Amino acid sequence: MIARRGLRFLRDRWQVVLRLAVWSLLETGQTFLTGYAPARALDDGFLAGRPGVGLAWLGVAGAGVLVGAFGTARVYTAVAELVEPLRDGLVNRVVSRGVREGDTTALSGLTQQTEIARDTFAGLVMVSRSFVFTAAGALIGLFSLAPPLLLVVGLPLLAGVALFLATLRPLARRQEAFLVADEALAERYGVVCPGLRDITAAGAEERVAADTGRHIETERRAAASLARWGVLRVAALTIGGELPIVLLLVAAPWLLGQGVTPGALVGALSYVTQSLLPALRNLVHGLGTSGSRLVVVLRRLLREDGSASGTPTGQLRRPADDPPGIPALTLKSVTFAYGPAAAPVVDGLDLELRPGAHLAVVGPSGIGKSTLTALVAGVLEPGHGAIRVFGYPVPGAEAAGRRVLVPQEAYVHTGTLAENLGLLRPDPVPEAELLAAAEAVGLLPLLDALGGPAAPVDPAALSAGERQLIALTRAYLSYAPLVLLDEATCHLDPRAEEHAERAFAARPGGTLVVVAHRISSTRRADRVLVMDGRTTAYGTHDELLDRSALYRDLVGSWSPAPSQPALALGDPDRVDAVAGPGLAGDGRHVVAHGPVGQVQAPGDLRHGGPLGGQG
Ligand SMILES: Nc1ncnc2c1ncn2[C@@H]1O[C@H](COP(=O)(O)OP(=O)(O)OP(=O)(O)O)[C@@H](O)[C@H]1O
Repeated sequence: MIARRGLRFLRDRWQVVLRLAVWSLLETGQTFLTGYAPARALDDGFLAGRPGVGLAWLGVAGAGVLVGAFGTARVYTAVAELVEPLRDGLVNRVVSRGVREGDTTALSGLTQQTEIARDTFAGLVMVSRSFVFTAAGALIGLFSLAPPLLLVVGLPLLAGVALFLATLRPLARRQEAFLVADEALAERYGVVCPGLRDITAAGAEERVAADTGRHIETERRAAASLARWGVLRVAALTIGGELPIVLLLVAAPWLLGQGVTPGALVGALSYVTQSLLPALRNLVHGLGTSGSRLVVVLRRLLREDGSASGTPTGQLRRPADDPPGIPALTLKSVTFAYGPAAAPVVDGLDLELRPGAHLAVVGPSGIGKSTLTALVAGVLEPGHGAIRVFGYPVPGAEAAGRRVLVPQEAYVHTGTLAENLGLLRPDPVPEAELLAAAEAVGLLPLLDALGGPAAPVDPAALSAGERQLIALTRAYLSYAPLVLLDEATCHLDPRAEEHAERAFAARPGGTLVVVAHRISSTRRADRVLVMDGRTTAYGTHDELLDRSALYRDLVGSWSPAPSQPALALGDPDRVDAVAGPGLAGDGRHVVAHGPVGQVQAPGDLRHGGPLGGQG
């Protein structure tokens, strides 16, 4: 699959490949002279008593090096023309996927993988091309000097290369198995190490040690298998590159008897030691290790992307209309913790949103609001319970196509503004629709300042707020009916934030969940979910003022009394201006897990998680 895509990639760029081949021919010429010139220098010059001729041939070899270096410099330019489109294509896919999945935190890791893919691909092109053209130059040279030399050097070289090629596929498989085992072990450490105290406290040391030991054993076995196949690679190098040296020395008397001149023998040794052995070594190390790493990285980067032509995935297509009456979002007893021994961040949460609902989520900093949106977006998976978006299970392609998450850190990539805004759509967005969305969200002034939809965007030149406006308009233009804004307006001023939020609330058929950066967001929402550690309170703004001490505190901090000068600092409207549990005074909060859209008297409230308090 990867190989086929690779061939198609090269075929589409045949002109660059041709240019690469033409410049590489100069290297072939240089290699030819590496053995041929010293042979002639000896036979026709120094050994024939004509040192001037000998020196002239050595001069020709020197000139060959200069011409070869000129060719190599051009080769680098041609390789860049091959490699950069590969990187751009991969970055495009990775960014689209990251933005689509709302998991922009993963983008840095994925971007790093595209860099690995680019560098490895460049290295592979260099070593495989160099081997082919060097081998051609050396074999032609050997034949020109004396055909029997071709026999002595060429046969082991062929055998070595054949052995190496035969090990490529099994080696790639073992390399992948090793990388997967290594990552699984690293992930395991990531879970176990921060929880060591809890593991000891719970007396789970033996179980955790046994489980971690299994991961270590899997990696050990993968490493041993990889090493065994690595031995074959060394054997290939020995047979193809080092055996010819021994054979040339052992067969020297026979070769001289066959009419091979001493100069030709020296020339043959020069071919093997100066050209063939280094080129083969680079090929074996380059293709053997980097090649399998490239396959692994490409497989990951290209996962889910239907084809190299960039066919839109399910997440980009307009989802089919859902039957009326299906809730936009359902959470049933959802529990999530960042590790087996860690305390749950979300604990037994029930929630239901009807289509068109507008929910604000508030709570102190670090209480779990982003975790909740990441769960709904399918970026995290609950330990217990179930999440459904328009009836479809999360995670899942159908659910993913019906929601879009806009995180706090907006992702904007180089390209035109229109490309950035249409990232979540399969086809270019009609300009009228794009302008209407920009106006609705509040992007129009920036769009005009940048020079319109076709203007190029430099992400580094934009402010954080401008990047957020682009990300918001992109989400607005997506087909996803459920929009999750996780403090996605935090870099906007309150008026711009209100403008954007109202646009999303009025989006036809749209359901909106806003993790509020400012408490003013709650006044615009139909319902508010107050998160407070393992308890939650839920209702309208007025109901919660009545029932939730934490909510009163949060709202109080938004409208500070003159006696609270600290709250006048910074942005007093910010929700997390009040931090930490225990601010509620009575220490108890209403736990309401009732469906949004059904106004509930306090008596109707269902109690959710095991630790749910009551109002
Ligand atoms: N990847 C992670 N691994 C372990 N713990 C995490 C991880 N991400 C978040 N947490 C912890 O989970 C808790 C909830 O974090 P979360 O980001 O969901 O809170 P939040 O309410 O959105 O905070 P804020 O308002 O500051 O953005 C915090 O204690 C945080 O430290």
